[in-house]
Amino acid sequence: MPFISVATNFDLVQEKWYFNSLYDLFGFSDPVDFVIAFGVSLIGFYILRSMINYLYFYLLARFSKGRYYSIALKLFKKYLDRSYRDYITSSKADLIKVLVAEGQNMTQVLSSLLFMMSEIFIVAIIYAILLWIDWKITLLITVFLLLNFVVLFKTVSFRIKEAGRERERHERDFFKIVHGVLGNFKIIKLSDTGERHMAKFREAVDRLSKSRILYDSLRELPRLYLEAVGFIIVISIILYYLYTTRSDVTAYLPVISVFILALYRLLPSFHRIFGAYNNILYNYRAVEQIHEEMLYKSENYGDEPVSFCRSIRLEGVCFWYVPGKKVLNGVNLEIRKGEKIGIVGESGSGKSTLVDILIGLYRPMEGMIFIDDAKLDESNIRSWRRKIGYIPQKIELMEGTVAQNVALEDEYDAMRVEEVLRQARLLDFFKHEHEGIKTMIGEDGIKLSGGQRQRLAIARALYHDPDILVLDEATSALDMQTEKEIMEEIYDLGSEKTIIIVAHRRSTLEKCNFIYEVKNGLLKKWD
Ligand SMILES: Nc1ncnc2c1ncn2[C@@H]1O[C@H](COP(=O)(O)OP(=O)(O)OP(=O)(O)O)[C@@H](O)[C@H]1O
Repeated sequence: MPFISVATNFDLVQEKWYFNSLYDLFGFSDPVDFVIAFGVSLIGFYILRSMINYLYFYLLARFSKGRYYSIALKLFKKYLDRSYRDYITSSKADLIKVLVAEGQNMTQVLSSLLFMMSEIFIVAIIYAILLWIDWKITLLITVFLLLNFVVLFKTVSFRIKEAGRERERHERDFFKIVHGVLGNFKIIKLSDTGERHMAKFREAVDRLSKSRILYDSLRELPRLYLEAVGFIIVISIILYYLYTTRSDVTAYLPVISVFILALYRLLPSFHRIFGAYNNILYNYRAVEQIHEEMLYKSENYGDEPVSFCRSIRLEGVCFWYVPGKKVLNGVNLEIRKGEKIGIVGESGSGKSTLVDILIGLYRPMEGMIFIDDAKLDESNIRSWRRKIGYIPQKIELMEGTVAQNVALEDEYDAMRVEEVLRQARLLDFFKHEHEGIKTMIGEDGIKLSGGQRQRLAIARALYHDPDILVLDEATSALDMQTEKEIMEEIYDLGSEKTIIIVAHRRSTLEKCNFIYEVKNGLLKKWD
């Protein structure tokens, strides 16, 4: 180290041109002062270097980890813009996994990429210096190093890429099992299959851990390998000079020292480049998966206003989930504004499918829907959906208060919430026994009974005072008396309200103007 050399031998101040020039430039008169100043400058330099390094790592982390913010936002938007058809066929566990785990893994890839580029830059500078000192030896080293890199790529990197694929596969199983178990907890408890699920989970975690262990141990290999390579290079250089000059290598000590110093700096850089490259390989599935998600063509429906003053008309509507198996096969139907329509049919006949088409969640595969005289298509479907209050068979509630679940927003009109809760025969329950409309209902409304959930869903559908109310088996969980009372309220909403009710109980449909039966993919009016 130059500082130690000059501190142990002041003559070097005069002998070495670089010390000499600096000595004269700053006007020193005593070598001791010069060496002290040199030492203090070195301390300053190392402090500054640490600060710059810290800043560099901070900026690197801010850039790459900050990307998670935009990746997560984009992914979440993609999920929200997914068509309903695609949503129900996608694995929810997979969606969560991509958003949570792969989003984070993607940031690892980004930081590794940046890190790799900066290290390549440092390596290029050191390389240029080495070429300038002795290009022949440098080229020889290059060939030797390249051969070793090929070995590392073919062995370690190849295996790490495999481990990355395994990681993704086992992580997928991991999320699937957790999602499946937590979503079916009651059944699992009853069927006493907890141990079986535990075994599956154990296997997934075990494989996931093994892939991580493999990656962690493999990524250390290049360092050990490169250390050995560095050692071989230094000895080989000395051997080269010994062989070519057939004398001791004192005369070549400066060149050898430069190479030792360069390798000392180069090898950790190479190791870091390999580390970053392997990290990219290990997490590469994250890039592929996020790329796939980003390529997904979102539902991009327009919001042109639809006026509903006269009727909804279905003309020759066909729909199938599986090609060749038509669920609806040329349905014709006219619903005039203000009519109350009942839909019946055997289980699996296609009632919910018909309703999902009517509310604009599914598009007919063949045939058309007209609202008054305007065709329902991509240009106006969003505006149509907003006119509808829908109560599904399977009610999904959010963790939050009653009011938030009714309004589906944090900001709500408390009076209106109370009004619709009263219509759904639920207000008294919350008013007298709990904290009114601010009662927390638990995750997916776990604190409510099946009937209370349905009534909450009815209140939710009524909240925005929709033109059309669609009830898909919406009162099936209620006792006869409560169902009768609620249906009275619903029928009394006014002659302007168009109501479509799917029900198994005929009593629910008593006040309907018309009742239709879905059978063999067609719609038949009941007399
Ligand atoms: N996402 C789907 N993918 C494939 N087939 C489906 C899908 N959803 C429904 N089906 C099938 O379409 C047919 C009609 O289903 P639909 O839910 O409309 O019946 P439904 O009359 O409402 O039944 P239920 O009275 O039991 O609720 C059924 O045979 C069902 O298996």
